[in-house]
Amino acid sequence: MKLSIQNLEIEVAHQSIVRQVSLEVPAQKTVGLIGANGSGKSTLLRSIYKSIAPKKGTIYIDDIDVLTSPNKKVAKHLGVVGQFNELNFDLTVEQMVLLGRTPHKKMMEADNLYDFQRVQEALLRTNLMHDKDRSYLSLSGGEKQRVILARTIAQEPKVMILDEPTNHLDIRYQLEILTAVKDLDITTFVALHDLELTASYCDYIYALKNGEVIAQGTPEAVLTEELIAEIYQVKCQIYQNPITQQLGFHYSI
Ligand SMILES: Nc1ncnc2c1ncn2[C@@H]1O[C@H](COP(=O)(O)OP(=O)(O)OP(=O)(O)O)[C@@H](O)[C@H]1O
Repeated sequence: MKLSIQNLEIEVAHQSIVRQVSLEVPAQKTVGLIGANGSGKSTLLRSIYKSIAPKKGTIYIDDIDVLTSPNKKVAKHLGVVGQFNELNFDLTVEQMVLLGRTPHKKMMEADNLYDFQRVQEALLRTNLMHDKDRSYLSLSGGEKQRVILARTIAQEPKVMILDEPTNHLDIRYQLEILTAVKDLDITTFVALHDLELTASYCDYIYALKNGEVIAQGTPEAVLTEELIAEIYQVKCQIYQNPITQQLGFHYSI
C-alpha cells in the first residue's frame, strides 16, 4: 500500500510546525525523514497515525482517507513504532505482542490460533522467543523497543511508521531493528538521525527544515555536504566507506 500526503499544515499551540508538506511513500519502499531536533519530524509522523490533527491537507493509504477514517480501520493497515514506550501497567512480553492483534478483533472476541501464530512469528523475527514470559517493565530500553516492534509486526500492517526507532539502542540492536523491519518488505516511513543508517536503509529521503521539505531524492542526491551543513549547522565531509562501499560522514563544528 502507498502512503500519500498532500499540502499538510500542522499547528501546535497556535504555532505553525509543519508547512505545505507533500510526500509519497511508494508501496514496499523504505523512505527516510531527516531533519534537526525540532524540525517537525515527530509532529508530521504523529499526524499520520492520528495522534495529532492537521489544520489542512490530506493523508491517504491507498484510497483510505486516514484523517476521516475511524482509528480501528486505519490500524488494520498502519503500524507505529514510536519514541516513547512507557506503560503504567505490566504485561508479559507475549501479552504485549498479542496486543498488536487488537485492530483485527471484534469487541470481546477471543484470541485464536491465527493470532498466536502471528505473535510467535513476531517474537521469532525480533529474537524475543526466550523472553516471552518476562515482564515488559523489567526490560531494558532496547529490549522494550524490540517488543514494540514485535507488537507492530504481529499487527500485520501494510504500512509502518517509525519515529527514531534506533534512539538509545546499541549498535547491535540498531542493526537488528532496522533489518527486521526491512525483512518485512512493507511500506516504511522512518525518521532517523543517523545519516549512515539512513543512507544504507532508505530508498528515498525527505529532508525537513523548520517544518518544510527542503530536499528529497535518493540518499546520494539528498545527503550532500551542503544540505547537511544547512540542516544541522555542521561541517561535513562525505566519503565512500571502503568496507561497505556506502556513504560515510565525518562531522566537525
Ligand atoms: N505539544 C507541544 N506544545 C508546544 N510545542 C510543541 C509541542 N509538540 C511539538 N512542539 C514543538 O514543535 C516543534 C517540532 O517538534 P517535533 O517533536 O515534531 O520535532 P522533531 O523534528 O521530531 O525533533 P526531535 O529530532 O528532537 O525529535 C518543536 O519546536 C517543538 O518544541
